[in-house]
Amino acid sequence: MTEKRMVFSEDLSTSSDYLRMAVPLMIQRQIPPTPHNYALWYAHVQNAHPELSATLLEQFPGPGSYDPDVSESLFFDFFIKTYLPNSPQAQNLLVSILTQLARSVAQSAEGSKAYGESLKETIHVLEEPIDSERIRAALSQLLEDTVSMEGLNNAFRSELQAVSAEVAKLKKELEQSQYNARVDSLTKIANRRAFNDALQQALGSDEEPASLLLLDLDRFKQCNDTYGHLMGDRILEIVGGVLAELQSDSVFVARYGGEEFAVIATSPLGPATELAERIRRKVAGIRIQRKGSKDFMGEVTVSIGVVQARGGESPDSLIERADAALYRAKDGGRDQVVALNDSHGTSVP
Ligand SMILES: Nc1nc2c(ncn2[C@@H]2O[C@H](COP(=O)(O)OP(=O)(O)OP(=O)(O)O)[C@@H](O)[C@H]2O)c(=O)[nH]1
Repeated sequence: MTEKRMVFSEDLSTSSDYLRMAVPLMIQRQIPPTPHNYALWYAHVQNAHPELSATLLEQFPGPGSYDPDVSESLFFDFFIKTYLPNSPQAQNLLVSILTQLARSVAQSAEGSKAYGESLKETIHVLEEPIDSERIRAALSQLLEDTVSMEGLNNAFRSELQAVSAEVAKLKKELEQSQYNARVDSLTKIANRRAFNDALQQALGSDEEPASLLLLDLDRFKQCNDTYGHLMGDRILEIVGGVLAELQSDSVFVARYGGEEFAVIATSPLGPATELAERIRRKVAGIRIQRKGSKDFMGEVTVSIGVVQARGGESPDSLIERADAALYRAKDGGRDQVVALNDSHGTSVP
C-alpha cells in the first residue's frame, strides 16, 4: 500500500458535509452504519485517497455486496496501519466522526446512553498517545455495541411503525364513522342527515334550479304483513339500489326515513318529473322471487310527488309542497307521479 497522506479537515462543519455525502452512498449499498464504515466512506467522498475509493467501489458496487470482514480489513489497512500512527489529522477525523455519531445517537433514543458512553470512551482512547492495540480493542468494543445499538434502533423503529399503524387505524375508523353517520345502514344510500345538508346546499345555489322528488312505497304495511319484515327490508334495499344507480353530479338520492325516499335533482320541474317517471317504472318492474319457492311476490310500486324550488324557498317549505304532491299521488290511486307547479297545488298535466 502506498504511503500517501490524506488531508483531513479539522473543521467540524466541513466534516458534517462529507458525512452527509457519504451516508446516501452507504444507504444505496446497504452498508451498515458502523463507525469504521462511516470512516471509509467519509474518506471516499472526500476523495482523500483514490486507491481506497477504487477498492471500495470495486468491493461494494451495489446492494447485497457488503462483506463486514472486507470492510473491517480495509479500515485497519487504510486507517490504523497506514495512517493513524503518523497522523494526528486522521485521529481528528475519527474523533469528529465519532462525535457526530454520538450526537445523532443521543438524539435517537433514551436507551442509547450506553452506546454514547462507549463512543466517548473510544474518543478518549483516540485522544491519547497512539497505541494500535488499544485502538483495535476500543473499536471492537464499539463494533459490538453498534450491533446492540442496531437492535435498539430496530426496536425503536418497529415501535414507531406500530404507533403509526395505530394512528392509521384510528384515522380509518374515524373516516368510517363519519361515513356511517351519513349513510343509511340498510340501503347504503345517503341518510336523512346527508339529505338535509344536500338540500340546504341545492337551495343555496343560484346557478341551477332544484327540484325535489318524495317517494313512498305503496301499501308497504301490507307487504310486511304478507311476506314478513325481513322481506320488507330486502325490498327497501332493492329500491335503494335502483336509486343508487341514478346518483350523479345532478341527482342526489337518499332514504328519507321508513319506506320513504327522496331525490334532489338539479333541474327544472319538467326533467325532474321525467326522472320521477323513470324511477316509478323501474320500481314497478322489480320482480322478487320468494325464498325457497318459484313464486314471485306481488308487484312493488311507488308513489312520487315532485316540486321545483322557488327562489329563496326554505327546505321545510319545499318538503311540505313535495309531500302535498305525494299525497295527491297516493290519493289518485298510487303507482303514479304527481308534479305540482304552484302554491295552490296545480298538477302538471
Ligand atoms: N320492513 C320494514 N318495514 C318498514 C321499515 N320502515 C317502515 N316500515 C313499514 O312501512 C309501513 C308503512 O306503512 P303505512 O305508513 O301505513 O303506509 P303503507 O302501508 O305503505 O300504505 P300507503 O303509504 O298508504 O300506500 C309500516 O308498516 C312500517 O312498519 C323498515 O325499515 N323495514
